[in-house]
Amino acid sequence: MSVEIFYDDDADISVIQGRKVAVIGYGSQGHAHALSLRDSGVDVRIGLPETSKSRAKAEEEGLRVLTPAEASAEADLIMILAPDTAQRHIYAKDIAPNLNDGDAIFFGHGFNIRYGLITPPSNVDVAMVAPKGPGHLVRRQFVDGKGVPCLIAIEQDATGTAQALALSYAKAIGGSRAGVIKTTFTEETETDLFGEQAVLCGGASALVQAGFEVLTEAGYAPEVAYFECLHELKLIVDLMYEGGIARMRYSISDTAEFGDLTRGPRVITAAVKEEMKKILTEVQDGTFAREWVAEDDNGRANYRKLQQEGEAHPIEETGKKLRALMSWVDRPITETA
Ligand SMILES: NC(=O)C1=CN([C@@H]2O[C@H](COP(=O)(O)OP(=O)(O)OC[C@H]3O[C@@H](n4cnc5c(N)ncnc54)[C@H](OP(=O)(O)O)[C@@H]3O)[C@@H](O)[C@H]2O)C=CC1
Ligand SMILES: CC[C@](O)(C(C)=O)C(=O)O
Ligand SMILES: [Mg+2]
Ligand SMILES: [Mg+2]
Repeated sequence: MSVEIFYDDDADISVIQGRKVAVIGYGSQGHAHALSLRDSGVDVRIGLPETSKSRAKAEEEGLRVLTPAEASAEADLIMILAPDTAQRHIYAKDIAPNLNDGDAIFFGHGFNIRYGLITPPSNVDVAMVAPKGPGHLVRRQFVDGKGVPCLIAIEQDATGTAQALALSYAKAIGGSRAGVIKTTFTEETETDLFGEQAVLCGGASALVQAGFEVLTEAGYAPEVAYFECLHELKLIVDLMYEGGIARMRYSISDTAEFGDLTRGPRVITAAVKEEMKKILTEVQDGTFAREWVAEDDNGRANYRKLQQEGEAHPIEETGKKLRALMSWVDRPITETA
């Protein structure tokens, strides 16, 4: 099935420029959307609790910071970019009481709508603009004149103009420079969760750590193992990004390519693919969502323990030392670009 892809010429920036936008949250995605909306001539305000750590960062950028309730009351488009597990509470307390006919509620990911955690009233537009990339790079690409592709979805079109609004929003954050695909909340949520768990974050991190462990446990230098399994991965993936797996295979040696073709399937075996299918099923049937919401409701103890174990992995210490010697690599993530 082919999809329609929208580019800058398909989106009218004046649509979003005519709205009052509240961005709730000023983290990875929130800062990127807010700053790029502002740079695109949009009237934007930030909604954050009085106690939020993010307030100072937004204020340093000259953004107007209100409470989530005040920002929602003032705005006619509310983009919710707080953590997924917090969104239903913010919605109930701060957003729902401040919704008017024809307002729009926007999401950067479909979790809360897909799993029925938020049910907006029928008199508002409900849409999604989900960048397919980390927020700090969404902002960096925008500043560099590039863009991160976005998915848009319309859950509810109360005004009849929700798609034009979502496209216009995506243009204002640079998404339509790269391409905007129209999808559904269900497709975005399930593919995004699967991708981050099995491939992009979970799969890639586990692969890198396992490769590093195998080499260091066999007595090779951690620095050599780090360069081989982590640092060079970016350079290899850059080639895939530019020209697919074929371009990467064109650039590597034939020795590497023969090893890739014969050994790769021994690492990612049929059993691994079966596990990936189980992970997808847990996403589709809501098992993962229930586990994550319960983990958050119970104070995130297991999450923190796993985070600490990851931070204590020897590859982190080795990497920190080596990256400090490469000024162009250890580029700090900032709230501007
Ligand atoms: N990270 C990413 O690149 C991507 C994220 N998304 C989606 O974007 C959304 C936001 O994720 P992400 O940017 O990672 O979030 P972050 O954790 O980076 O930032 C969350 C922000 O929300 C604020 N916040 C926390 N609680 C509240 C509250 N009660 N009211 C208002 N603001 C609050 C935090 O403030 P404080 O500083 O006080 O904690 C922080 O500024 C999620 O739906 C996520 O799935 C989609 C694509 C990619
Ligand atoms: C890959 C992780 C992601 O889905 C993203 C940056 O797109 C996220 O939720 O952060
Ligand atoms: Mg994603
Ligand atoms: Mg995600």
